[in-house]
Amino acid sequence: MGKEDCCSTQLIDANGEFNFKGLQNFVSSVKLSRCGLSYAVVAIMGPQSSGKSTLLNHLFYTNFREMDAFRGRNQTTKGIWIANAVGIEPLTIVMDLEGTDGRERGEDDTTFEKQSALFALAVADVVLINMWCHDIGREQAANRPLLKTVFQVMMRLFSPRKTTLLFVIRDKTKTPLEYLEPILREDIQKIWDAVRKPHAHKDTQLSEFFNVEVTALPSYEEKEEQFKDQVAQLRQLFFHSISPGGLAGDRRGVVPASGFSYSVQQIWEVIKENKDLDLPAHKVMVATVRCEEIANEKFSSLMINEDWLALEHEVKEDAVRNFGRRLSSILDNFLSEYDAESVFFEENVRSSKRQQFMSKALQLVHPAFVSQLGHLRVKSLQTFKSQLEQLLRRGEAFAASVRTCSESCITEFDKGCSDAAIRHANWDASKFRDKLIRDIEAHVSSVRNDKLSELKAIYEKQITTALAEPVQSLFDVGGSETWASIRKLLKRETDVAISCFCPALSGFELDQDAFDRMMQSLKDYARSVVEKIAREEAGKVLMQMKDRFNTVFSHDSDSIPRLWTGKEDIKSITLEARSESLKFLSIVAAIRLDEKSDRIESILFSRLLEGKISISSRNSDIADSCDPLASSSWEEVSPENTLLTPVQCLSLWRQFMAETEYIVSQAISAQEAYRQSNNWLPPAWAIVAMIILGFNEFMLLLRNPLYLFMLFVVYLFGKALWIQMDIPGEFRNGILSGLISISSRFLSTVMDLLRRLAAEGQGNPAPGTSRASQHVSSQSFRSQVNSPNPVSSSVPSSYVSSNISTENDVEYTSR
Ligand SMILES: Nc1nc2c(ncn2[C@@H]2O[C@H](COP(=O)(O)OP(=O)(O)OP(=O)(O)O)[C@@H](O)[C@H]2O)c(=O)[nH]1
Repeated sequence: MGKEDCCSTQLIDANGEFNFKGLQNFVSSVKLSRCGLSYAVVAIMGPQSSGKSTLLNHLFYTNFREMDAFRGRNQTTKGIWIANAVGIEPLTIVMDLEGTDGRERGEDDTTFEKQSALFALAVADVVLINMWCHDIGREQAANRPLLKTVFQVMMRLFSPRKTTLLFVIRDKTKTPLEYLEPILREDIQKIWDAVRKPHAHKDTQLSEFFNVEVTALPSYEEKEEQFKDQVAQLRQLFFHSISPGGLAGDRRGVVPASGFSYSVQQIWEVIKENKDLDLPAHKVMVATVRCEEIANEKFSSLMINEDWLALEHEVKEDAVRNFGRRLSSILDNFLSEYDAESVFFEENVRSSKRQQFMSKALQLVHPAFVSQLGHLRVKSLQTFKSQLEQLLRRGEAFAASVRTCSESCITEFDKGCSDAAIRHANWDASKFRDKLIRDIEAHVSSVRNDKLSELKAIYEKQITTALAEPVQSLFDVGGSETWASIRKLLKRETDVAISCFCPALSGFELDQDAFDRMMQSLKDYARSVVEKIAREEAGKVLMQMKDRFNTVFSHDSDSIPRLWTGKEDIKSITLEARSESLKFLSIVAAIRLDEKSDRIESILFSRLLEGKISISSRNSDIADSCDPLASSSWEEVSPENTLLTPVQCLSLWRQFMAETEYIVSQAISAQEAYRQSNNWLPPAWAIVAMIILGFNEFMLLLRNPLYLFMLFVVYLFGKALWIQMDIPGEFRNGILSGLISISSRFLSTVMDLLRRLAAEGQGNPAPGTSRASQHVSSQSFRSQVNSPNPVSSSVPSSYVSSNISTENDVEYTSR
């Protein structure tokens, strides 16, 4: 590799300005950051124009500016320059310092000289001290102030390592080095002894700070070839200089190559501020900064890493298989990179920055973990729901199915959590697990309620079917044992339903309280069915009472419609019918599902039927505070069991009486009419007179067979007319109406009879004629009872007489 391959960079200019950008360019051009600790720094200092740049260029094939000898001995190197040593392994950075004792700065301005000397000692592994051979042993030698400066500033460095001071004696004479070196070392020792030391280093030997090496070179100007030969030999010392025993063999305190730029910049800043330079502390500081930079770089890279972005995208959509393994792999890669780049920095610093990086990285990826667990939780819940549904559809017991499904789903969720976990963090999945359990419990509760409701509905339907019609029919029968029968029926059907409901509930494994509540609710439902029917019956009590009245009043004991012939005792029949109606009223006045006795029936009978209160009672009677019917509650019946209050019963009874009064009147009228219709025969004295006066005619008929025959024919004809015209029926409604009706029908009947006789004579039967029925049947009463205005119905007006209120009825209807 030729000298032209390398160019130098001014690191610090004559004014002390640090060229950080130039340094970074230099560092990146020589790829210093890859070197770790495998690099060396060599600096040279010495008097101005002492051939330093010339030596470096020959030694390291660098390209530092050299003075042109033909233009005079002016200062050429200003500030500090750096270049890469060409062809030397490991990478060696060469620093060319501004010459000391230069007239350009003036004799009194040694500030930069001291600063640059301190800088060189702090940064370089090997410091070449260029000196003229003729200065050795001289009191006024040019290098004495330089050495003094070096030793003084060395006290301000708390360096843990020894720096190699390589004294290069220029323009050596014929005096062999063996003679020159002791003299030089003696000079150096004298200078060391003369330097003022801090108390801590009062007795410290020079060798504790420096490895002192000495070499001598012939004059470059006079013996160039020899110079070059010996420089070439000297160059060999810089190959593998960092190996133990090499010129830069002491690697303690070396800043890793990636921190070199920052380190030297900071060192110069500290030197410029004239502060003490604590290299170990500086090294920690550099490590801190660099490790943080590395960590930040890695974090930035992680944020845009393709694998991570893909994983993050996938987990937003759905649960990702091998989530933990993939995420761990990504993090491991970045941690490895961090470790590789920070390996040469302080252990404590880099592990602390590693933790910081890890913490930030975990914060970045944690939402993905949360998302993964969220998906797992939702999936587990869905699986639980579908599995539970399947088991229940198969008819498995509810509680056992819940146990089976929840165990399998939670196990599956736990497996998913462990799959999502990464070894870099101990993330807690318990919140998600708890939430899953809560969701499962909520779902179980909801399904259980639904299933229990379904089950209950089945048994409620069964109870309704078993109770509704029988209870209804018991009310229809309506006797003194009605409520006792209903209670018996209710108990029996409730027990049947409970006996089936109980085993059906066992599959739910309810706690005792819930189980009892379910049982009680079914029993309550059964009661409610009965109560509902009772309320319905109470709602239509008036109609039922009238029906009962009509049934009893219009039918005899054999349930045959009554014919009011005048022999019936309307008073007792009415009383009986009203008793039946009142009995029904007392039955539906209250719900009696609990076996408590009450006096409703006796109150109603005593107050309404036995005349202690009349339906036309005056207000003063109702206002009587002792009257049990002048109350809105029954004494022994609770309000919830009361269907009809006493006042309501009284009102209903009045209405009932008013609406059934007409039926009784009708019956009385019919009876009267029947009596009158049976009086059509002439009186007995008339019949006797007729027999006495017509005795001769009667005997004539008996003696003459022809007359007898004719009489027989007349009898037959009369009998036929009697039957055909239903003469008794016509007269049942009265004589006058009977005569009118018979006379109007007589002609047509005679004609009909003659036609029929003619037809029979010819063998053709005559068309039949309907038999007229004129009696007032009990059915006509029934229709009138339920008619809103029975008076205006089809009943003949002759039956309706307001004056027919006979003493039969007066006793019940008005007082
Ligand atoms: N006598 C003598 N002169 C030399 C030697 N090497 C170089 N020179 C000459 O010394 C002069 C200065 O050389 P530089 O290499 O520029 O010296 P320098 O120390 O780098 O100078 P500054 O950077 O200005 O301090 C040049 O003219 C060189 O030719 C040597 O070994 N002996």
